Amino acid sequence: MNEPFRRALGVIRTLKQHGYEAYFVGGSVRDYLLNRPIDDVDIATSALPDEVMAIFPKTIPVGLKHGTVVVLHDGVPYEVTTFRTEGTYENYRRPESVTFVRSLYQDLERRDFTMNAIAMDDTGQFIDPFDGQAAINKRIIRTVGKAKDRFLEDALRMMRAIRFVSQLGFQLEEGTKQAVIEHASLLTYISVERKTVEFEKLMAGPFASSAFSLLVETKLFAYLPGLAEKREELQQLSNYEWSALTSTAERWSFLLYLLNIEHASSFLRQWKLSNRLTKDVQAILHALSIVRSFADWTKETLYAVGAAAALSAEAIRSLVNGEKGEENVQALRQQLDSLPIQTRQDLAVTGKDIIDWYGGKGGPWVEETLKKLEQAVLAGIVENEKERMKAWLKWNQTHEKNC
Ligand SMILES: Nc1ccn([C@@H]2O[C@H](COP(=O)(O)OP(=O)(O)OP(=O)(O)O)[C@@H](O)[C@H]2O)c(=O)n1
Ligand SMILES: [Mg+2]
Repeated sequence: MNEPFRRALGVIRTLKQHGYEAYFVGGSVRDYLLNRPIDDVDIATSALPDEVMAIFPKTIPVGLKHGTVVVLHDGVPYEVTTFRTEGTYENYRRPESVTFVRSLYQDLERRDFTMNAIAMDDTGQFIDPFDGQAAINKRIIRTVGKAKDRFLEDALRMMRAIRFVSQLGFQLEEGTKQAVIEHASLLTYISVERKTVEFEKLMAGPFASSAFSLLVETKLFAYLPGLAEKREELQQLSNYEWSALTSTAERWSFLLYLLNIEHASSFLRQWKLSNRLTKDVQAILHALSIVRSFADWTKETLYAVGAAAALSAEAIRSLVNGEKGEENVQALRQQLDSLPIQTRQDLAVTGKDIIDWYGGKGGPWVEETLKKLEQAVLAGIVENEKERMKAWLKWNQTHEKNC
């Protein structure tokens, strides 16, 4: 057992001392068996939420309807969820309420994939009634029980299957894959927000190219915002090494670029991305529209699009052109570092300085003067130093008048 589990042992042991069963479950146990880094350690217990809250001094009732209580233990929050089945399903979504049960088996039985249905007790023993460990060893993703039933319960699981392919490089077991093909249209019932979470994880996985092939093969793509008409282009996505991209904004930008999405903002709105992310993607797409080759970067274009957008655009441009992205990005970083200023904030003179120098009221002339200074500093005509810029402006004005 490794550190994240050991730190949480107190929670499991306390529950057991009070006569309840408690186990580690879900993604953390799977990732532990895979030697992957573990982020959240989830705990399942036979204790009801009220009972959990009565035992621990510090709890937060985050999802009582689903049986989840957060227990703070040594300053770390743990989700402790009562064994449950998901009872009746409406519209192929996870239900509003759940049925609590007292057996671990029933809890594991309602989970999506066998690799996610393994429990581990406080001694490090695995309880694995659906052969999840064998699936992990064979590197296959297989539903617990009938795939159809699991997908009717929660259609998002079909996307989860493919995002796990992207993250783990596993194969979809044939029956599971056939069931995705048959039930792809159920994805219609799933909220955009949940699809977006899965899609972003899918794009970020080291095996994203296989995942894109599967999205096309299973026709799941047809039920994703703005992608229904993009079959051919999506197939192309599987030819690229997505791991060359390093941020969510970069990945969305690459997607939009390769899919030839004309109206970026309405496409991104359909996916309900945050304003921040949308702006970042638009900045990268704008930068991409300026450069066709590395030679296109000039001091002026770099300054105009900004460092972050330029570096992302270069990573994408290199990937599309089959060039060595890391080298190009590194070279561009050096080019950026050698700029006298990278943003307006770097300019040693502010609008206020200009008003102080010339007196009078603010107005468009202040912005014009700042622009003039920016260009001169960028071009290396004047140093980014207050007094020098002041002198240069003065000289420039008399010179202009004399002309
Ligand atoms: N639609 C879903 C979502 C989750 N689960 C179960 O709940 C666990 C925890 O869910 P979640 O944290 O969403 O997924 P993880 O498998 O932990 O994956 P990740 O590492 O991305 O968190 C899963 O392992 C699985 O057992 C499920 O059966 N059906
Ligand atoms: Mg998880």
